[in-house]
Amino acid sequence: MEVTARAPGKIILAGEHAVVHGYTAVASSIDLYTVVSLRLRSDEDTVKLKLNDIGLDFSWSVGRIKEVLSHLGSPFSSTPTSCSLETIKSLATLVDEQSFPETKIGLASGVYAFLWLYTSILGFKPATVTVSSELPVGAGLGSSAAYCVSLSAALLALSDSVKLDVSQKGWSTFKETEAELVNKWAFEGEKIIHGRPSGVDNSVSTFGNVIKFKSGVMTRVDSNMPLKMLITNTKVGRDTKALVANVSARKSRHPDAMCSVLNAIEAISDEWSTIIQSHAVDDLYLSANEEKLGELMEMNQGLLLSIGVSHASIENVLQTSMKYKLASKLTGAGGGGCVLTLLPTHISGEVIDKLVEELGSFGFQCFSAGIGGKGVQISFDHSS
Ligand SMILES: Nc1ncnc2c1ncn2[C@@H]1O[C@H](COP(=O)(O)OP(=O)(O)O)[C@@H](O)[C@H]1O
Ligand SMILES: C[C@@](O)(CCOP(=O)(O)O)CC(=O)O
Ligand SMILES: [Mg+2]
Repeated sequence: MEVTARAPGKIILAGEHAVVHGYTAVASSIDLYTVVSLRLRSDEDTVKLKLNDIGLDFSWSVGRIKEVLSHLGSPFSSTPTSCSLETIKSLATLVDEQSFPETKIGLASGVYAFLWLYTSILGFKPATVTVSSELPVGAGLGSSAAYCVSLSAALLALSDSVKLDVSQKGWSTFKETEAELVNKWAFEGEKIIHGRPSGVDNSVSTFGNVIKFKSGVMTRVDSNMPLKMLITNTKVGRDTKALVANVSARKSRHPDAMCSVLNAIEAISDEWSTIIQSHAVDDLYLSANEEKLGELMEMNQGLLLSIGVSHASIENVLQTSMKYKLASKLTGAGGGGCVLTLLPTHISGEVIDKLVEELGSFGFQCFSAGIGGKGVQISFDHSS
C-alpha cells in the first residue's frame, strides 16, 4: 500500500516574528506543495528516506534504529510529544553514520524531524519515503512546515492512530479531528527545525485558506478580496531558527521598545484581517482597500527592519517595486528569502513585466502563486 500526502506552503501577509511572541499574524496557503510518498515494505528490513530537492538519500536498517533508540524508551508515545534534547543527540548519531555532507549540515534538522515523526508514529516498520517539493527550501514560504505536515499526514494515514477510508480515489482531505492530529505532530517536527515555532506555518499548511493566529490559537478568516502578490525570491539563503533566536535576543535587550514594535505589528495584522473580510461595494472601494493594504505592508516592513530581520537584497526589492509605486514586504523569517509585492487589480501586465525584468536583472526570481487554497490532502495508490 502506498500513500501520498501533499501540503501547501504559505505566505505571511502580516505579523511574522511577532507571532512567535504571542502577537497576531495573518497567513494564507499558496498553491505550491511538498509531496511525500510512503510505501510500507515487507520485502526489506530498512527505512529509506529520499530527499529529492536537496539530493540526499538515507537508508537505516530497522535493527540499527532500534539499537540506537531503545535506551530512550522507544517505541515512543504515539500521541504528539516533543523530542527531547537527548533523543535529538541519538537521532544525530543515526544521521552522522550516513556521512551527512558538511556543506549541507544546515539541512540535518529536517532529517532528525523525519526520524522523530517516523519512529513515534509508525514505530519500526520498514518503508520507503520520498519527499519532493515545489517550494524553495529555506526561503520564507514555509517549506519546513509543508515538509512536517505532509510527512505527518502520510505517516498517520498508514498508522493505527487514524482510520481512513482507503478506498477513496484521488485527493481527499482529513476530517477535522484527524487534521488536528496531523497539525500537532507537524508542530513537533517544526520545533526540531525552528527551535521555537509559533505554529502559524503548520496550521495554515494543514488547514489551508487564510488564517489569523495568536498564542497558539487559529481563527479562519473569510477573505472577500481578490489578492494578487508577486513573490520575489532573492535567493539569499537564511535560517529561520537563527533569525527567530536573534529577535528573541533583541527582545531581552530592549523589552519595552520591542513590546511597542510588536504591538504595532499586531495592530497591522488586525487591520489586514478586517480589510480582507470586508465586501467591496464597487471598484473605488476595492482600490481604496488595496491602497490601505499597501500602506500596511510598508509599515510592517519598516517594523521588521527595526527588529533586525531585513537584508540588503530585500531592501533592493523594496526600492525597485517602489519605482513602480508598488508596496512590498518580506515574508517568513526574512534575512533574505522571499518578498511579497502587492499587485492591485488595476495594474497593467506591462508594468508587471517591467518590474519582473528589473528584479530578474539582479538575479532574483519572480513568480506568482494562487492564494488561499486547500490544506493538506492525501491519496492512496492501490496498484502497489
Ligand atoms: N523538501 C524538503 N526536503 C528536505 N528538507 C526540507 C524540505 N523542505 C524543508 N526542509 C527542511 O526545512 C528547513 C528549512 O526550513 P526554514 O529555515 O524554516 O525555511 P522555510 O520554512 O521558510 O522554507 C531545511 O533546512 C530542511 O531541514
Ligand atoms: C518567523 C516566523 O514567524 C515565520 C517563519 O516562516 P519561515 O520558516 O521563514 O517560512 C516564525 C514562526 O512563526 O514560527
Ligand atoms: Mg520554516
